[in-house]
Amino acid sequence: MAVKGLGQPDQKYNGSGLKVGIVHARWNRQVIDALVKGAIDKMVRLGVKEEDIFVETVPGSFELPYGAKKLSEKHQFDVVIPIGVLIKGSTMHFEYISDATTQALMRLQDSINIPVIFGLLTCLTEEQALARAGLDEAKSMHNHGEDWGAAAVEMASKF
Ligand SMILES: Nc1c(NC[C@H](O)[C@H](O)[C@H](O)CO)[nH]c(=O)[nH]c1=O
Ligand SMILES: CC(=O)[C@@H](O)COP(=O)(O)O
Repeated sequence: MAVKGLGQPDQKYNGSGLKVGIVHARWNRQVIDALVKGAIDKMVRLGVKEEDIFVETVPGSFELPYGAKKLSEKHQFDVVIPIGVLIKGSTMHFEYISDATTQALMRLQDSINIPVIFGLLTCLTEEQALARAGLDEAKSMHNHGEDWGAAAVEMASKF
């Protein structure tokens, strides 16, 4: 049995009536699209209505904190899921964006006072990114977007 993973929630949460914002980057689009779909499908299975899920895009992951902030100021979301895929290149670009974006998303929860789900993959290779979106040939891992959808419904319902 796998040790890693979300684990069973304390109860089955019902997402009906929740309003969810998804803001996703457009870099590494193939992986992003699968993650966004995974998150939406999971939330719909947990009762969230598709019309209550609002999706917006930003250019890259660095833009996620500002995009999520502005969007959540415009709409009455119960939870927001920023989704981005950072893949290490040959410079320090990856390290700076990974750290800055993570810190900003963490702080964002305090300023907008709704849960912000951490939908950011920080991968050293393309293969790692594909696997975490359930897209590698071996299907070695599940689509992490599903975890983010489940976390969103739980966090928005529980608190
Ligand atoms: N290299 C990746 C980026 N880089 C772009 C930045 O996030 C940003 O959009 C740009 O510097 C303009 O401010 N973004 C990703 O989401 N993923 C990457 O792998
Ligand atoms: C978007 C950039 O600035 C780019 O040159 C970063 O390069 P790398 O992804 O190889 O680190």
